[in-house]
Amino acid sequence: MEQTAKKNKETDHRTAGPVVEVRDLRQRYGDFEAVKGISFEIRPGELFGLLGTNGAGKTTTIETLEGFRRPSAGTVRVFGVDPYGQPSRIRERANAVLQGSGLFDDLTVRETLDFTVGLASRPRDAAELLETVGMAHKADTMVRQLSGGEKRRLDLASALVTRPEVLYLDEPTTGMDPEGRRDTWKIISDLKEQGTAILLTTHYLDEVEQLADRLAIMHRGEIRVEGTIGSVLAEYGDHIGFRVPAGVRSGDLPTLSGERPGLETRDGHLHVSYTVRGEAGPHRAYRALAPLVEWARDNDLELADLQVRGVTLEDVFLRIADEGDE
Ligand SMILES: Nc1ncnc2c1ncn2[C@@H]1O[C@H](COP(=O)(O)OP(=O)(O)OP(=O)(O)O)[C@@H](O)[C@H]1O
Repeated sequence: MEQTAKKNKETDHRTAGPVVEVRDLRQRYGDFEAVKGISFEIRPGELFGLLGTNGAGKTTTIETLEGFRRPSAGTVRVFGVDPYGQPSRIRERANAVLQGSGLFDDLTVRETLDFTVGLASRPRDAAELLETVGMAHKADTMVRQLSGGEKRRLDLASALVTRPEVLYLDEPTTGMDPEGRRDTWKIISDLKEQGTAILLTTHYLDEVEQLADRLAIMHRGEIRVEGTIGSVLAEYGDHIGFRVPAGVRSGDLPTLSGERPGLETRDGHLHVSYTVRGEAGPHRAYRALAPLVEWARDNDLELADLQVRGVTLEDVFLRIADEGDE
């Protein structure tokens, strides 16, 4: 019963209109265009993962959403408000954990949160927040004595003080140990469940696989691919490969799921490789394999070095990074 109510609540969030809207955003630094016309939106309770190569324009995008930069072109709206033009209207509703914390070295952890609490109109309880991010035992430690991962936890706690409905997380788990990352993922999942719209940038692909409802991969200022993880993987395709048996000509090779084979010579042998597209799922490549096995059996051929591999987010990322300026 409680589960159903929770599920309904999540569905309610997602069907609400977007709270973050980015349309054809361009951002220049002098003559250099760092962001080249990107668009996306985020709804309440949704986590949008923004991935990208170094220098792709992710931080520039977040800083624009935060209202630190005026768009060179295009529009950015948060709750329908221009964050650069009217920052005070959304200051408490949209918050960020940015790279390079704005923490004061000479305050203790508790003093840091108390300071932020003092500025908020409807603050969360500081002690409870420290508990949430697993930093209660460090309450009296000076910020300058914290490790990198502990600073990230305190950054996150500070960002949550104003009960933001939109949260920008720029590499929030960098420097955290595996347990710290898991704890942070749990906090982020709970925030999503409560209806917070989240933009997450990270270089950890497993983080996106764990948390993101939708993702985009940026390269050199452009979004090269966007969608749910399932749709992105479906677009890129799984791999089936084997060594071409002696006496078989390329024209004799079968099509698999409508795909023609690619050929390459490796270690002195001709290898064939298929990219299987269509609906993603753990069995996609294996479904495509059945006619291949039948073909080999009918022709009494051995499929030496047979490889069947599902595409991963890392494959997609690397392929985009290799695309260069295409
Ligand atoms: N203040 C600035 N002046 C000039 N160029 C800048 C400035 N800030 C960023 N850039 C350039 O803009 C591009 C985008 O930078 P940005 O920091 O947005 O990338 P990113 O995707 O966050 O990268 P990373 O993953 O390495 O953190 C980079 O080529 C960077 O060198």
